[in-house]
Amino acid sequence: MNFNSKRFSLAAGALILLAVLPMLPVPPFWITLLNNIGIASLVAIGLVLLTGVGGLTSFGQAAFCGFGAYTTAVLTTAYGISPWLTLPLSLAMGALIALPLGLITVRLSGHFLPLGTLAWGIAIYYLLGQIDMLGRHDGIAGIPPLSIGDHRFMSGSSIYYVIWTFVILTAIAAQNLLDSRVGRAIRALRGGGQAPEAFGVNVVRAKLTVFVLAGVTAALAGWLYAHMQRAINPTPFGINMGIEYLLMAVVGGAGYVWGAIFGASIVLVLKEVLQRYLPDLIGSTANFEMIVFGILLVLILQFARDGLWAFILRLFPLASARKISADAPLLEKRPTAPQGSSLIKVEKARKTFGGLVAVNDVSFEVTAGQIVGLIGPNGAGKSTTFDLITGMNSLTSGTVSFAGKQLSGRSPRDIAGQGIARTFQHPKILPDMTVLENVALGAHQRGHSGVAKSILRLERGEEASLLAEAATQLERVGLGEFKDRPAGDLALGQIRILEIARALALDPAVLLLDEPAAGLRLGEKKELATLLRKLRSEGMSILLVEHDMSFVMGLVDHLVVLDFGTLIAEGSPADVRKNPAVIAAYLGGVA
Ligand SMILES: Nc1ncnc2c1ncn2[C@@H]1O[C@H](COP(=O)(O)OP(=O)(O)OP(=O)(O)O)[C@@H](O)[C@H]1O
Repeated sequence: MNFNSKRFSLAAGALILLAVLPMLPVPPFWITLLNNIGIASLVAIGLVLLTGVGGLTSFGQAAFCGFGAYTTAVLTTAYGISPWLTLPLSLAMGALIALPLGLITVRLSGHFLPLGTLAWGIAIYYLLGQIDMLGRHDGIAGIPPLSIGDHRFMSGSSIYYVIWTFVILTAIAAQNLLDSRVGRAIRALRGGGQAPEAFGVNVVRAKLTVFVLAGVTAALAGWLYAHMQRAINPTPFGINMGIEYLLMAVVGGAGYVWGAIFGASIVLVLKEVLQRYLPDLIGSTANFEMIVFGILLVLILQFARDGLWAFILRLFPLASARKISADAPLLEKRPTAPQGSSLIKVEKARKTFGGLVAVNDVSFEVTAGQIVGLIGPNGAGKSTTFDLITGMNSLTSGTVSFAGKQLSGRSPRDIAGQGIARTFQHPKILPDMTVLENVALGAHQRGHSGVAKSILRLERGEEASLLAEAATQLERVGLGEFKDRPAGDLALGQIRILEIARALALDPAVLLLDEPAAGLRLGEKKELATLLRKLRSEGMSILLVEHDMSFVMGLVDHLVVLDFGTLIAEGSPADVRKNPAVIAAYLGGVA
């Protein structure tokens, strides 16, 4: 385990307290509250994955509790099916509804996504209240309690153990998931945009995965709620509860699984206290706790964005570094292209934006073992050409091929899979993840384990290989000593190198570097040039866009010069330096 001893003793203490609590002379009211906290924690854990980690805000999770609760309520009361048999069915119902809803919702961007979840959160609540079979607004009563043999979990203190067993198992499962290849892909969603696709992550699939998982944990909460209350109606599955669940995840710390339990505890205890004392204090029985919650949410977003769990973690910092297994099996490598063979071939590539011709029938080639520089003044079309090669932009006409295979029309993820890895002009790292994890993300496509294996920790062998590969690439670029640091701690020069290591983790045939020297100091530029030469000597082919002429001239084998979208010269740096068109257009006094 990754815990240091302080954290371990804290966790063990909390677990023992949780286990003995119902045996102590605690008022039943507190046990009921703890049961409610447990059930809410399950929804909040799903929201931590969805919102905190994946960056997809949902107000509609209470509706999924409703699907879980109503599924078991109908099946147990109308058809007499055992609650244990309805458990997988309730979870499947959560997944089944999350899938199409997710397919529509996760494609929404910006504020449309939370608005979308708000819309279905409200719609589903009203729908539940209109269906005769579900008892309309009166709901369904007479739901049987859970039982094992002759023992029926009727009392609050007996179902307490069932609820908290599920909570702890779900939290461990979520933690396992986050600490895996699939978890890294989900965490990469926060980076936003197409960047994760460029290092091989299927963004839509990662979003759907986390959406379905959040739906399933909420359905589990609903199933437990139905058998605890033994009567349900639509009220607890409405939008008010949806907002409250989101508040729990945010208060606890949207990115922390155990923070979900902490957040659920704080919100529900506070709600209880407010409901009890607020009416006496202000002389009215209206729902003023919602106002207090609103203020609390604003304060937390303002002053403690990482939530309150982050404060607790700071009191018990982790000391351990990530262990890299020396005997982890090596990942499969792609065969190296023969020196001098054609890799990237751009033929009559054209890109227009309205009336503007950004890339004007440009043709050039990158052959194996070369460093090719793509240069030109501002607005010459360099980045657009880069995007045409990597699939970030589509060609208006012309073709791009890689080792004889057409790339036109393929997705950035597919193109990465062919062996073309890229870095970005504005680095796209995940600052909260360690340097090692950022690099391991680059090896995403070289692993295959899915959600189930990750949750059950059956992918440890593959994970060890992925991390060992990331560590090897970090050593290769000279960042080995930083592997356990948060990537956000690195200086710009190191971040650019980190992006190169992440690209190398894909085991690429060609590296595409977008202005790798931009913003670097002279010493850093020299180190970068040394690294790129070393990579070339190891057989790596590189295409780079660069502004810094002295950096490019001393480094590349071949130069391609663009001006106003048109190729005006190409050849060796010495030839290009003498070319009058280039001198006029770009190099000027530098040449
Ligand atoms: N998405 C877009 N929509 C409209 N015009 C665009 C778009 N992307 C680029 N352009 C235009 O295409 C031309 C080429 O831009 P591009 O970014 O490829 O040039 P560049 O050589 O990379 O410049 P820089 O060195 O400043 O990054 C510019 O005139 C730019 O304004």
